[in-house]
Amino acid sequence: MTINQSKAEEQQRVDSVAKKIDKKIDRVDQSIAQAHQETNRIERNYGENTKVNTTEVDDQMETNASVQQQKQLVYLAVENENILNSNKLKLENLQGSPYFGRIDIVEDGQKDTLYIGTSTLQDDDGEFLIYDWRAPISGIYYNGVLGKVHYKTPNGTAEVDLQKKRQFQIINNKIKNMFDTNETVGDEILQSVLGEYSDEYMKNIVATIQHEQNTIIRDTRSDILLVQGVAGSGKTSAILQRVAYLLYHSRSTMTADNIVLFSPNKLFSNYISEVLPSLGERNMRQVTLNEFISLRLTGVQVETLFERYEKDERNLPETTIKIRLYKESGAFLDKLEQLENDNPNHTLDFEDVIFEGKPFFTKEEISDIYDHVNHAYHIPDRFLRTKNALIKRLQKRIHEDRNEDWVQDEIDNLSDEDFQQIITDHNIEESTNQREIIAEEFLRDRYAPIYNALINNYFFNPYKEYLYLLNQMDQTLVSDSVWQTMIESIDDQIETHKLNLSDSVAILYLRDLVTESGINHAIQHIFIDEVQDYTMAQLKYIAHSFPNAKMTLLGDRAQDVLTSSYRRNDLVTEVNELFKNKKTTTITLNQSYRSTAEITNFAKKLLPNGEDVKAFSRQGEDPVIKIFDDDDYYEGLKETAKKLNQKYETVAILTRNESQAEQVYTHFSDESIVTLVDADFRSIPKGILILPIYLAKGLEFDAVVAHDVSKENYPDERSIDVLYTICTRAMHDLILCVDKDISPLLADESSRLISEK
Ligand SMILES: Nc1ncnc2c1ncn2[C@@H]1O[C@H](COP(=O)(O)OP(=O)(O)OP(=O)(O)O)[C@@H](O)[C@H]1O
Repeated sequence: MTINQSKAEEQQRVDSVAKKIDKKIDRVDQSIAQAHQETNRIERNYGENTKVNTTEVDDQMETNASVQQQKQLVYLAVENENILNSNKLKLENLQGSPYFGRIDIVEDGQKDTLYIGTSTLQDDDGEFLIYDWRAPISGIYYNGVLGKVHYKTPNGTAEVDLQKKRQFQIINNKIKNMFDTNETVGDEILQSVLGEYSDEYMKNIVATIQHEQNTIIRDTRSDILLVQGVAGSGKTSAILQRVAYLLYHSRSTMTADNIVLFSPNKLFSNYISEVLPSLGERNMRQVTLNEFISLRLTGVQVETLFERYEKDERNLPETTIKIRLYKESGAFLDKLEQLENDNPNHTLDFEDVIFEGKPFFTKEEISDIYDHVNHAYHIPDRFLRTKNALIKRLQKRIHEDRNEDWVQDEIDNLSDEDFQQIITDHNIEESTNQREIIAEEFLRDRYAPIYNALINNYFFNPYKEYLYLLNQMDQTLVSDSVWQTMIESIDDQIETHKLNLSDSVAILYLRDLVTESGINHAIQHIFIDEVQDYTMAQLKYIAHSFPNAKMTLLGDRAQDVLTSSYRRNDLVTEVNELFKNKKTTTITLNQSYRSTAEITNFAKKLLPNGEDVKAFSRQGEDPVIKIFDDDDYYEGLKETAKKLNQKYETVAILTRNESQAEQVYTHFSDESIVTLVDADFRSIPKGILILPIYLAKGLEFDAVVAHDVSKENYPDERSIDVLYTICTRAMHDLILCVDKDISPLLADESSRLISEK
C-alpha cells in the first residue's frame, strides 16, 4: 500500500473518530444541563437558611443528621457535575487532534492496532478508539523499537511483537504529517513542533516525549528521582507529564492536592498552568521557596533568594561565604539537632503567654514545668508534656474562675441573644448547674487566645533557642569574634523581625523538631524545579516536612544563577550524599530541545564542560554580537530589540540584575510595547520585555537580547552561569549587545559573530 493510500485511510478514520467525539460532546452537554438542574433542585430543598457553599461541602461538620444527609446529596450532585465537566474537558482536548500515535502489535498470536492520544475514548460498543498515552500498553510507543517488546501490566510483564509505529500530526482534524518510524518518536514531527513560535503558555509534549524523558515520567520506584538536565532538555515538561502520569496511575489514592511543586517564580506558575488541563488533569499545588518559608514563619520578613542575589553581587566576604556554606549544609541541621539532644539539662527558651497585655503563664512557670519533666525523655516528648501541663492548668483556671464575681457579672451583662447563643453553640441542657456550665463556656471563649497560643506553640521561642545553640557550637570555620558578630547580627535582625534565608530554614527545622509540628503527611509527591538554587539544608527541611512524599528534583548545575558566587560543590554529588539512605535514581539529560542548533552550540561553548550538551538539529541564524560605544549603546540596544520585535511577538532583554533592568527601561520609557517585569508579575505580556535573568528562569522566549555582555559586566568565569542561562532562554534568535569592551567569556566567538552595526 502506498503512503498516500494509507494516509487516505487514516484520514477517514480521523474523520470518523472526530464525528464520534462531537456526538459525545453533545451528549455530555445534555447530561451536564440535567445534572445542573438536579443540583439546583437539591440545593433548593436544602432549605432557605442553610444554603451551603458547595465548594466547602466536604469541609463542614454538622451534627444534625438530616442536615448531614442533605449535604451529602448536594455533595454527590456537585461531584456528579464535576465528573461530567471533567469528561467534557477531556473530549474537548481530543477535538481537532484526537490522537498522535499508532502501534500495530501481535500479542498471543492476535493482531491489534492501537491509537494513542491524550485520553481514552471508547465507542458505544466499548471498543477502544483511543488509548490514553499513560496506559501501560502505550509505554511501548515511547520506549520500544520494532520487534519483541515488553510492557508492565498489573499482573506482571507482558511481551508483544511491535510491528509498526506511526506518528501523526493532526491539526483541525486533518493529518498534516504522518510517519512510520522504528526507534523513538522521530525527528520530523519534533522539528515541526519545536520550530513554532513561543506562547504565553507552555504546551504539553505527550505526542513527542523522548525515551529518557519517558523514563522520568514513568518512574514509580524511586524515593528520590534526581534529574540533571541541560538547559532546554525538557525537565519542566517532564515534571508536568509526570504529574499527569502519576495522577492517572494512582486515581484512587491521590489527587492533585497531594502533589506540591516548588517553582522558581510567580511568572513560571502561570507559564505552566495550561499543560495539565490540556491533559484533562487539575493543576497541582504550587509554591515558591520563599512563600513556603514565609507561610511558616509568620510575622517575620525573610530575605528572598532574589534579594540576596542582588546583595551578593555587591560584596561577599570570604568569612560570610564560609559561614553561609556551613549553615546551608545538611550537616549544620544535624549539628543543631545533636546539640539540642546532647544538653538534657538545658531549658528550652520559652516565652510568656500574654493575655490582655499581662502574662498569663510566665516564662519562669513554663520553664519550671519543663525542668520537672524527666530529663531522660526526648526533647519533643518533654515539650509535649509541658504543653499538655499548660493546657491542664488553663482548664483548671477555667473551672476555678467560673464562680469569680467578674465572671458572674459578665454573664449577667450578656444580652439575651448572646446568652442563648452560648446555650445553642455548646448544646447546654437545662439543669441545676446550667449557669456554671455557661460560665465555663464563657471563659473558654474568653481564654481562647491563650489556648491558641498553647496549641500553636507560641510559648516556645525558636529564634532565641537558635542563638543559644549557635553559641554552643565549637566551630573552627572562622575566628570566635567573627562567629560572635554573626550571632549578634542575627539577634539584631530578629529584634526588627527580619531574617536571612539560611537562618530561617535552620530555625524552622529546629522549631519543628522540638515542637513536632510543621509536618504534612498528606503530600505524596514533591517536585522541585531548578533544584540547583536550593541548599542541602533547604532540601533536608523540605524532606522533613513531607515525610510521606517521594521527591522529584530537577536542575541544571550550569544554570546556578543565584548561588554561583559562593557555591562550589557539585549538585548531583551533594544530593546523593544528603539522601544516601533513600532509594535515589539519577538521570542525566544531555539533549537540548529549546533552541536552534546555532544557539545551543554557541551557549555550550561558554561552559567549561559543555561538550556533553547535545544540540537538536533545528537550524536557524547564528547568534550575533553587537558592540556599541558608550554614547550609542542604549540606542543600539533599543533598535536591536525593536527590529526583532517586528519578527517576533515577544522579545526579552535579559539583564544580570534588577537595577540594570530598570536602567534599560528608562531608555525605553517612551514606548508602550515595552514592559519592565518585576517579581510580582504573574503573566508574561507580549512585546519587548525587560527583566533580570532570575525572573526568566525556566521560561523561554522567541528572541533574547542579552544586555551588556561587556568586560565590565561579565568579567570572569563566575559570570558563566548567568550568561549561559540568559543565552539558553532563546528559542530562535539571540543577540548579545556589548557596551565597549567585549567580555572575555565571549573571546572565542567574538571575531566570527560580531556584526557591523
Ligand atoms: N519531547 C519533547 N517534545 C516537544 N518539545 C519538547 C520536548 N522536550 C522539550 N521540549 C520543548 O523544549 C523546550 C524546553 O523544555 P523545558 O522548559 O521543559 O526544559 P528545561 O529542561 O526545563 O529547561 P531549562 O532548564 O532551560 O529551564 C520547551 O519548549 C518544551 O516544550
